Amino acid sequence: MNLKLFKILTKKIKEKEIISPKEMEIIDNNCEYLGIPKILLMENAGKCVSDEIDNLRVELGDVPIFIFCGTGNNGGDGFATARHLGKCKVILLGKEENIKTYEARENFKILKNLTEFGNIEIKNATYPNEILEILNEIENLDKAIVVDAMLGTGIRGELREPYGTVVEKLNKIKRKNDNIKIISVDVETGNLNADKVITFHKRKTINKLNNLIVKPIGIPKEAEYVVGWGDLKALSKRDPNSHKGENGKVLVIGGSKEFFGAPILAGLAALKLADIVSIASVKDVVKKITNPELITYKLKGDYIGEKCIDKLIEISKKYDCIVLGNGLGVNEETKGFVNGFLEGIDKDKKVVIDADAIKVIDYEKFEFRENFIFTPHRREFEYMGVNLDNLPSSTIVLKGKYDIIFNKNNVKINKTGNSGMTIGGTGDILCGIIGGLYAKNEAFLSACCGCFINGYAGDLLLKEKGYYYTPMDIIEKIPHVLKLFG
Ligand SMILES: NC(=O)C1=CN([C@@H]2O[C@H](COP(=O)(O)OP(=O)(O)OC[C@H]3O[C@@H](n4cnc5c(N)ncnc54)[C@H](O)[C@@H]3O)[C@@H](O)[C@H]2O)[C@H](O)CC1
Ligand SMILES: [K+]
Repeated sequence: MNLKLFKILTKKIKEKEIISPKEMEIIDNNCEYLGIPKILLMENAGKCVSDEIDNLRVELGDVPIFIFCGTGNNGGDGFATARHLGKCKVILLGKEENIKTYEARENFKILKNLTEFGNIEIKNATYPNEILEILNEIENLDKAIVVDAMLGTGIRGELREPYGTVVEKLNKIKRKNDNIKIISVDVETGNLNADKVITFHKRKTINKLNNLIVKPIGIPKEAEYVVGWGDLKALSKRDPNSHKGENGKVLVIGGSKEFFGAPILAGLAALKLADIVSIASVKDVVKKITNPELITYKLKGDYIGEKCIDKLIEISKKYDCIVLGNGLGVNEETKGFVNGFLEGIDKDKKVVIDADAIKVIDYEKFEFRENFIFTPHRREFEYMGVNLDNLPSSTIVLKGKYDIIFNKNNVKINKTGNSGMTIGGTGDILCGIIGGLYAKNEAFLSACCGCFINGYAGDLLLKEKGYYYTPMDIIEKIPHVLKLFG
């Protein structure tokens, strides 16, 4: 069922044609998760750029080529381009030891092995006079091709030196002589007035130029759809100088006289990610909560009913994210509470809605808010009656062998996890993980990463213990998964 739904959704949800640098980074890293090494993508990128330059040389003739390279992977693309071109001058705008990544370093090393044969020349231009000497050389030429492999999707903020000087000077040279052709790799560096940009895989939101060529470099569609460690690497990082409460505050509202374990599992899972986690539940549940890290709110009665709405809406104001439904019970009391609470809660409050809460919502008149995340299993999903021709703004996680995570603009599939996770409680743990992430991240990313972390924890346990691990084992594994990929 889930794979069938996934295929339907990939047809219904329009594929993004323009993506942000952050989305590209997730795709890049998920390529690696799928077994495609970045250096392969860099090789293909270099080949694309050198092919484009060969076309340009047909028009311009055999003119000198200068490749300005930064210390990141954009520079790495420049090194690969140089090797494919065979004859050019590579200007590294920084020290070799500052080349940031393995892929770029490897390509630089190969270039160095070629320099003694005279076709490839490398200049380390770190100081202004070295850079100006090269720029003056270009300025005195009638024709030349300049490749901008300085900065790509890794650019942050205002252009720092020496890139500012290089861009300013190249623009000046370009204004004086249009036979100096400038080709930008992936993204124009700053406000460089490039003649053409060759961008990889998809146009980026930061591309300015219209004269842009999009080149495939071997990234499969699956890298856009499969949840991998690329999603985890995109999660907000914990600020080392942060204070208690700044890394997420989560309130779990659940439990009843029948079910006490569900909200506690959700709370303990959330506690691995957020730094303040509370549980609001009836007295039978609260008295079973012995973990001193979990703050509790004791509610009257055997079930959380309408009489608790105002109090819990008020308490919710102190939390970044609410996890609602675990062990609530399904009856008129909880039905009245859930519908009244979701209607009355602040419009922008982040809520993860699970299990019994899903079962008691009156969907006829329900508003699927963007800041709601639903985590149904198959039967609950069917009960929700989601209209696939009018997808909701809310994010929905359809759990299963393959988790399908979607909303009206996105769809992804998570394949971590195993049949050992059919034990009771894993759904509550998933909610807690998603709630803990959602406190500090946006909905779709939190839902994707929650599924990945929950399943990957189960996969680690399968290797260690076989199928006979417990929900508490999964909770204890959460930090290991984050440490592996976070
Ligand atoms: N997306 C793909 O499939 C592929 C992309 N490739 C290329 O990789 C770059 C992105 O590389 P990355 O290392 O993330 O960043 P950059 O090279 O763009 O720059 C990082 C480098 O620059 C410094 N820096 C950042 N901001 C500034 C600034 N404002 N001023 C000065 N310096 C800055 C930062 O400190 C880093 O050192 C992508 O564009 C593609 O070209 C892969 O090679 C192929 C696959
Ligand atoms: K560039």
